[in-house]
Amino acid sequence: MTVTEETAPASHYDRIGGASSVKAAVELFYDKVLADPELAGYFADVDMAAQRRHLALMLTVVLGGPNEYTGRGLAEAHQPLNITVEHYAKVGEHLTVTLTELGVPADILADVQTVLGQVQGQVVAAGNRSGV
Ligand code: HEM
Repeated sequence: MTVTEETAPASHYDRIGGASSVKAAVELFYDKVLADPELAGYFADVDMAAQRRHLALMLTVVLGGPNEYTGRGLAEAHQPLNITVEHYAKVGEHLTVTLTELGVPADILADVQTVLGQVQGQVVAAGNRSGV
């Protein structure tokens, strides 16, 4: 073991159990999103296997795991979709509920919620941001 491994605090990614836990979270999350009649339509023409893979890689980076994300930036992927603030909030809620159900510790959940607040402007369509 190196000095770094002995002294560096464990990342959120390691604390929740690494790749298999992220994968489980993404599965459960998209099950909820696709079961939500207000949101399912956005994903009607989307290759969900690739989608799950991309979100898993992105969530890994957010949680301090290895960066292997090669997809588009958030703004590039979402601006054409005309996403509303309300739908953004619903997706955020599904993610929060998913992580809570899986027993993710409160401090990690709080950090994920901070990131959700930070990236909202990239995901919600520019014309839908009034009042935010
Ligand atoms: C923090 C919030 C979000 C994150 C981190 C996120 C993450 C991602 C990622 C990583 C991709 C793949 C990009 C690529 O393939 O290059 C993606 C695509 C997509 N996202 Fe999100 N997303 C978020 C919010 C939302 C919301 C609120 C909606 C809809 C209400 C949504 C709908 C979609 C759809 C439909 C695609 C596929 C677009 C396409 O294939 O053209 N996302 N998202």
